[in-house]
Amino acid sequence: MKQESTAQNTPPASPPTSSPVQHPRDDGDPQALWIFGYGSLVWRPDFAYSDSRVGFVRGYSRRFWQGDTFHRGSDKMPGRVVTLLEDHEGCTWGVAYQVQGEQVSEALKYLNVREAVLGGYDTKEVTFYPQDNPDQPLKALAYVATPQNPGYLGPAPEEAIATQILACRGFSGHNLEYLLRLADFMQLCGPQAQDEHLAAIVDAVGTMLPCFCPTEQALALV
Ligand SMILES: N[C@@H](CCC(=O)N[C@@H](CS)C(=O)NCC(=O)O)C(=O)O
Repeated sequence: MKQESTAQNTPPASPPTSSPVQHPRDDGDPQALWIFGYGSLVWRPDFAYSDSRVGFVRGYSRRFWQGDTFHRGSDKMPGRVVTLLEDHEGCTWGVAYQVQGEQVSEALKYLNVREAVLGGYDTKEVTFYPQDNPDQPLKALAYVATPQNPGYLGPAPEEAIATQILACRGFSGHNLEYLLRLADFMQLCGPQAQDEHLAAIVDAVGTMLPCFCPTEQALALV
């Protein structure tokens, strides 16, 4: 689906991305770059893009194993956001955004601050499979938080992750909003898009929320 988008647009049903020299090239348009989002980027890209597409990457699983002391947490109470874990049998759903021309440098400049400087993420080339056309995969750039970055928290029981998410907020909002918006996106992807780790954390939050605070306060969290 072709559309000129501004930074405020939420991701439409479907798009892809482009690259400068050091980034994966879009074979169709060497000046274009595909950027794959699988966390907050699926519902808040906040950069201008030309097209977007829902789909998945193989060989990775999504995990709430990255700490966040800016967007969804603080130095005293780091929130938890997602990264990609190499997993031979893994499959992670998200949105790929196509940036072209001047959009490329603008998007990379913006994401370098949001993801790398503030979030501790590195860039990685992945192969993206559009939901509507999985036989024609695309090279895309993804932002991945590796265990070597200082904010990395690593594995924890889903109940502990849920407790941390319920307790944290940062400059971009409550950590619970981050979790629930990602869960909403996965619902929209349909039954073929499963994420057991995400679902277990959402279930744990649902169990704890009534104890954590009364309903009206819970609704005020997000
Ligand atoms: N790189 C992943 C995760 C991105 C992510 O969630 N990054 C955090 C940085 S710690 C962010 O941008 N948060 C903005 C927000 O929470 O609204 C993606 O492609 O979506």
